[in-house]
Amino acid sequence: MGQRFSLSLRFRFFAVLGGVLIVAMVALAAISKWLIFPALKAEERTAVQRELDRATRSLELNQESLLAQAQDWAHWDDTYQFIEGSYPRYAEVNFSQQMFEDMNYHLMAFFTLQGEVHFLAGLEPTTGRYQTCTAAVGPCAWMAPWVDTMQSAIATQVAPMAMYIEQWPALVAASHILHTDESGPPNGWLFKVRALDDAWLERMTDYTGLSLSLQVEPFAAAHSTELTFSGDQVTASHLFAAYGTSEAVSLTIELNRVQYLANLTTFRYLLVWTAGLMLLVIGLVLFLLERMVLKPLRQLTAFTQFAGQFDDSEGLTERRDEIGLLSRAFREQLACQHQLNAELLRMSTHDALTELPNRRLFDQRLTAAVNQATQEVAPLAVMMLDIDHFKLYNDGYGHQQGDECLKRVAAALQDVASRHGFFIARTGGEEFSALLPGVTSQHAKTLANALVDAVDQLHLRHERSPVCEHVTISVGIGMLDDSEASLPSAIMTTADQALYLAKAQGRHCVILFEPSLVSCPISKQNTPS
Ligand SMILES: Nc1nc2c(ncn2[C@@H]2O[C@H](COP(=O)(O)OP(=O)(O)OP(=O)(O)O)[C@@H](O)[C@H]2O)c(=O)[nH]1
Repeated sequence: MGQRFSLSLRFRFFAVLGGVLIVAMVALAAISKWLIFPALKAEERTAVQRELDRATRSLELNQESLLAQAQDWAHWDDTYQFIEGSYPRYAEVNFSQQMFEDMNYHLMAFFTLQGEVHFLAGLEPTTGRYQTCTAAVGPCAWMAPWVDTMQSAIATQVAPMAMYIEQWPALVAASHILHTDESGPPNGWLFKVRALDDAWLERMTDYTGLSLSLQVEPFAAAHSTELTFSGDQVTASHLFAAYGTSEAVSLTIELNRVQYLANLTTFRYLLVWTAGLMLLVIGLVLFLLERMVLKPLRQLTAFTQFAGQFDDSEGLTERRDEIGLLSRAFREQLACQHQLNAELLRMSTHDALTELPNRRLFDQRLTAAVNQATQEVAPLAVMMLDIDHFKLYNDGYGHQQGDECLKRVAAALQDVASRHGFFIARTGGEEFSALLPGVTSQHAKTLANALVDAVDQLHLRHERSPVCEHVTISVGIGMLDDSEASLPSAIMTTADQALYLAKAQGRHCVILFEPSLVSCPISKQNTPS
């Protein structure tokens, strides 16, 4: 049973389907892992990089704006005169705490072309108080590190825009001092410093809408941009190299990963739904397959296996699909086979010329009848009939006419047998045998004479017959009681002997076997040929 199932179409289909399902699931997992998830991550990286670029660009714009303001101040006749010493009230007129706070300056430094300090003004970082000096000493001592860096820049190379790190990180813009029409010669340097402090960060946060922070850390050009993902947060930072130091300012933005996590959730939902839908569809297909194909196929298989007892209670042959077609074809084939079998059976048990049962069937019936008669201790008669001088008939009228004669005689004999309910067969060329269970010898004689009469009644001309001018038959009767052994062959022998005597006694007669008759003399003329 197990082996039959493992070879069945159903098993193979389920096995293949299971395999396909597993491959599909693995493919789905692989696509998710190596295509979808990386694509989602790449999209998130791009979005984060875009935000970082926006923050970086804001800082650079701020720096450019500081440079523009520095140049605006430096290219001005008043400033030119101030550095020449011909405008002593310059600072008093132009500088104030309010101006520094409004413009967001922390330090303005004026230098001669040789780098000597001319004037310093700024907001002291711890107290926020406005101070002016001509040297970075006393209340302006906090400016000293800045002044040193600026002086070393003047001595080497001044960067118009730069990031400085002293007490705190700051944007620095520097410009030559020129006339208002930007004519020279240059008369000194102006440096403006804007601290990147909490207030600046607050303003940038308002401006960009991003959560920003700044840290000072060692500069590593190879990693100037860095993205770090953790949980539902992502941080991205960009390093700005500081002037004259190996340190850098890292501008960092912090973003939540709402979009990415939402995309991820949506994709996972899609994945689960796709897998679920796939299973549902496969389940449905299997259900329909079972109902529409596999079950009818099983019924058809049962039908073909037990075709002999098939009853179409499932209505297979009524179906209008391929199963119905197959069932009808099979049913027709089966009917044809039954017909052929019946024909074969008939051919094997009946004589083709006369259509009477043949010797094979007669022998089967005889054996059964002898057994039954022996068991029931009932009488049983058998007859052997033979057409008289049939050779002469053939010689006179031809073999074909002989066949016709045989058919007419057989039909007449069968007619009598049917009427009296006994069995008759053609057991030889022109020889017939009859089987009469439960018939006594007297009754058998009567029936034998009826057979002789029936043939006489045909009036088939037989001019060459020395017996009669028409076809006649002789009959020998044997009784089971008279046979030496209760065997089919024994009773037939008695009938045969009786027939022999009938022929010997002139033919066209009926002889009932009696043991005493066996020793009777027989005339030469009537000896059977
Ligand atoms: N036409 C035809 N003749 C057959 C058939 N079967 C046997 N015969 C012929 O029947 C004849 C039987 O001849 P015999 O056995 O000599 O017997 P008989 O001529 O009938 O003589 P008795 O039996 O002694 O009266 C033979 O000539 C066979 O050829 C058959 O199917 N058709």
